[in-house]
Amino acid sequence: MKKPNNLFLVGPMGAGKSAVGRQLAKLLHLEFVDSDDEIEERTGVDIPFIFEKEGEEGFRKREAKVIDDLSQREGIVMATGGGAILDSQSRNRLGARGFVVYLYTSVDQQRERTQRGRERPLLEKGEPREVLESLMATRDPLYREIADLVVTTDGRRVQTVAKEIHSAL
Ligand SMILES: Nc1ncnc2c1ncn2[C@@H]1O[C@H](COP(=O)(O)OP(=O)(O)OP(=O)(O)O)[C@@H](O)[C@H]1O
Ligand SMILES: O=C(O)C1=C[C@@H](O)[C@@H](O)[C@H](O)C1
Ligand SMILES: [Mg+2]
Repeated sequence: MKKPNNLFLVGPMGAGKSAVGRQLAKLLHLEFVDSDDEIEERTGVDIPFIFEKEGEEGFRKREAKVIDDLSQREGIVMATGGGAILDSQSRNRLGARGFVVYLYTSVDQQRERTQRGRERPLLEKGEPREVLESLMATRDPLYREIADLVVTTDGRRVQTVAKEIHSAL
């Protein structure tokens, strides 16, 4: 694994960054952190509330700070938010401070895995499939730009994806 022994998961909503990250941290005996959870812990409110009060721009500022802080640690598996790679500084930091894995997931699967719950404010902005398509068009090249490894998650169990990444390291 690239120094300093960190693994960062990037990819769209429903890719399984949080679910796979948790399993992978166990396999690697590393600490698991999740940038979305860290933002909620620091603010004491949930992500939809931050979007409501500060807009996406306010959320992105908080996200960039959390990514900077967490990626400076050593020996972590970090699940990032789906849009964390929009910020060029965050992309540089993730690329420089750890091994980056892109969990490629088709829009069909993203849709299936994000149907429950209302914790993803961007999906409330329009027809979810169209939103996911449009986000992927912008973001897929950015995920690929910093990825050291691309793994497809479609039709595959969380544990299978985690084991594949583990074996590839
Ligand atoms: N490979 C998979 N197979 C089946 N279900 C999955 C898989 N990966 C994730 N899931 C399920 O899909 C849902 C979304 O996964 P998860 O929250 O890990 O995605 P995420 O990439 O962290 O998304 P976000 O960017 O919104 O945080 C969860 O219910 C999770 O259990
Ligand atoms: O794709 C996105 O932009 C987001 C994904 C989630 O992980 C959260 O970070 C938030 O809902 C925004
Ligand atoms: Mg997540």
